[in-house]
Amino acid sequence: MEAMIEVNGLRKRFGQAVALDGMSFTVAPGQVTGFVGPNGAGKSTTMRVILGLDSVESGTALVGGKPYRSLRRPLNHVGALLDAGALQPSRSARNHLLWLAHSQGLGTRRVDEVIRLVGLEGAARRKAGGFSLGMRQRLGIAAALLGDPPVLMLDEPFNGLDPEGIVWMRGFMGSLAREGRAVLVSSHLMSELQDTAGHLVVVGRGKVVADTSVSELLAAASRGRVLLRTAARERAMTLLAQEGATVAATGPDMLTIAGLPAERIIEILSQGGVPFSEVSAHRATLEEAYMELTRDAVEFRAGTAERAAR
Ligand SMILES: Nc1ncnc2c1ncn2[C@@H]1O[C@H](COP(=O)(O)OP(=O)(O)OP(=O)(O)O)[C@@H](O)[C@H]1O
Repeated sequence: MEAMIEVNGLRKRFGQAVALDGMSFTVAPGQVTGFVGPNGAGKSTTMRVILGLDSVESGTALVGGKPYRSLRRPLNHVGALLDAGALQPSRSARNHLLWLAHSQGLGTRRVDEVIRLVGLEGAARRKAGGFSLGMRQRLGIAAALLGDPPVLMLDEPFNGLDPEGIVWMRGFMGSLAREGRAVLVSSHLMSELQDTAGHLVVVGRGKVVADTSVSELLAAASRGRVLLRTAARERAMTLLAQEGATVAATGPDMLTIAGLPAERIIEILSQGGVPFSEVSAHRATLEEAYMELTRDAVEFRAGTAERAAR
């Protein structure tokens, strides 16, 4: 599969602070790629570099095989939502889009099309300054779609959305990917990308920590763990730990068990007379998989903070 975004060895400093420290990854068409990491990990800076808005000390960033600045009609190649607040408040949403479209030689018909696509028909003639953050995000996506580009980059598009908005955004990103587009979406909350991202580029401190398909990550995080529902949590924990299992209490009547197969767990509990109402294979959430993946980095950070506080 041809990569639509190729980032290779980006390095950038802001004064003494290292923002990018050898950032390298590719983004494939036809799926949503989550770009995830804590605040300050370098996600926005990477996106700005891809769009030619920030310079780098070394490394390259290509869109469809070319540097952004060499693209003749950039809106036809890549659409981006970087800062949903960046609009002229007194202009109507439709006029904002018309202004952008005309500056790139695009027609009025496309403006009305993208307004419909993002569901802003009812609000298109209202001043964008009065829009909620959710409506601004939709307007930003409409702008990104103007040139019908094969590549989309959305920086924190879930920010400030209500649950309904989050569901809409997930579905919309999925439909853009199914049309064959490469969709790169940054977020610092892994849970937002559940059921949406097919691939993940996890970053920390300016470089890639993990580059993996979501299905592989979830399978690795779920592997071999068993979920047990029991009203006798403490007794079950003691018995299973004695048999060598690693047991974690994950709810008032729930345990997550590693190190023993389900059949053996049932045997041990039955022999010990411990009642239970459910035994099933554990399916990790994206959030859990992410926590596991970044646990070492977090421990290291906590240690550093402690040392700094002394
Ligand atoms: N214009 C700037 N001037 C100085 N430092 C900057 C600037 N932009 C980014 N940085 C620094 O570069 C690092 C990477 O920031 P960046 O915004 O790319 O991270 P991020 O992963 O997008 O984080 P967030 O989720 O908070 O947006 C941070 O340490 C940040 O403080």
